[in-house]
Amino acid sequence: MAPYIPSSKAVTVTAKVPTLIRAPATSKRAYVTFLAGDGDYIKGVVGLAKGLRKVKSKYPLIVAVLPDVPEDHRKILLDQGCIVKEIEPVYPPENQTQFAMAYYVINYSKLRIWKFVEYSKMIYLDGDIQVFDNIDHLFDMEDGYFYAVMDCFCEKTWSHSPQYKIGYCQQCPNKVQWPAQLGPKPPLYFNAGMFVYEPSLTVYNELLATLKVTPPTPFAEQDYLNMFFKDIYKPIPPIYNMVMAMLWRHPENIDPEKAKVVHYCAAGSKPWRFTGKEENMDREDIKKLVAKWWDIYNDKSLDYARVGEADDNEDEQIGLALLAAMAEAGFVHYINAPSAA
Ligand SMILES: O=c1ccn([C@@H]2O[C@H](COP(=O)(O)OP(=O)(O)O)[C@@H](O)[C@H]2O)c(=O)[nH]1
Ligand SMILES: OC[C@H]1O[C@H](O[C@@H]2[C@@H](O)[C@H](O)[C@@H](O)[C@H](O)[C@@H]2O)[C@H](O)[C@@H](O)[C@H]1O
Ligand SMILES: [Mn+2]
Repeated sequence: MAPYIPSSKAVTVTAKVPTLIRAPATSKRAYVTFLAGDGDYIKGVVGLAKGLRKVKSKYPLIVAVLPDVPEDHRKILLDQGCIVKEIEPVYPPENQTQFAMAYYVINYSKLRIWKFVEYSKMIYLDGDIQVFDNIDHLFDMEDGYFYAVMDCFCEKTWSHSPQYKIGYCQQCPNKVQWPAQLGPKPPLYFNAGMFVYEPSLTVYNELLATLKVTPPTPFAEQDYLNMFFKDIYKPIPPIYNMVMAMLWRHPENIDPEKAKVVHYCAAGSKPWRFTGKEENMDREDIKKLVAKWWDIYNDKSLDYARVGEADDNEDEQIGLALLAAMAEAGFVHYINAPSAA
């Protein structure tokens, strides 16, 4: 039997439903993150899933997991409404290169997400990222480009690079001019913790084939993606991936209160490991951002199973009831898919 729908509400509902039903299969969108190992990065991903839910993202969170992610961690992700997809690891060709961090070697496995062609556009987010504002509008940017936020070269992790050695950073390109004797200025370089891309089997095959003949470099897959997509890379504002170092290296370029996406990527800044003892970690702005991450992680009302219990999303409930009623009447196929993350 069809549920009773108050007529004042029915207008808004009917306006919403057609977009739900008519969205063509080719425009499927999702967020995607990457999880490796049996350590504590699972906490980061749970935090991210809850954060995306808090800002009412319309799209699910896919978690690309390596085979070494244990069963109980996968279960936690499913319980948080994530879609878990196992991927095979990708290893770079062997040579003596030192990575900026040893664990970066597994990050080449991120390349597998180009295979997720059941989605036409995806936003990749590292597990140590939190989303404090809805960023669904980034899916509407023009196709055919690779979108990401420009990185900063000022931290010690960059000490191997010519940029660091001469004190050049693309965040303040006029402070130290790029010297002519070093050749042409390097292309803009993005942080690979967040990017907007289009899955494609052609691109995927090319990514893996080219990797086989490309020696590994300190920032692993990040350097590789920068090289591969340099011609179609379009920078987006730093509010879409505020890397911690911006707070003390380029405060004039950011406003932490306005950051929609925060990337806890400085040494010692992962919220679930935070002690406050490492360099810069005693800063008030950092402590505040870490506390904001914990607020979301600890908020039980953001657990997947509980969303829908509360009646503050009445419109959505009515919309779902209407869809169910229409399905019963044979109008549409009603699939109860996990929504936003
Ligand atoms: O043991 C690990 C190390 C890394 N990652 C994933 O790989 C991403 C990149 O590593 P990380 O964020 O630690 O690098 P950073 O941004 O700090 O340089 C993480 O966010 C996780 O999504 C993981 O799942 N397990
Ligand atoms: O495997 C390479 C990694 O490179 C990145 O690391 C950062 C970071 O660790 C800082 O220490 C640096 O200062 C920063 O510039 C650098 O980009 C991404 O955040 C991560 O997702 C991953 O792609
Ligand atoms: Mn990261």
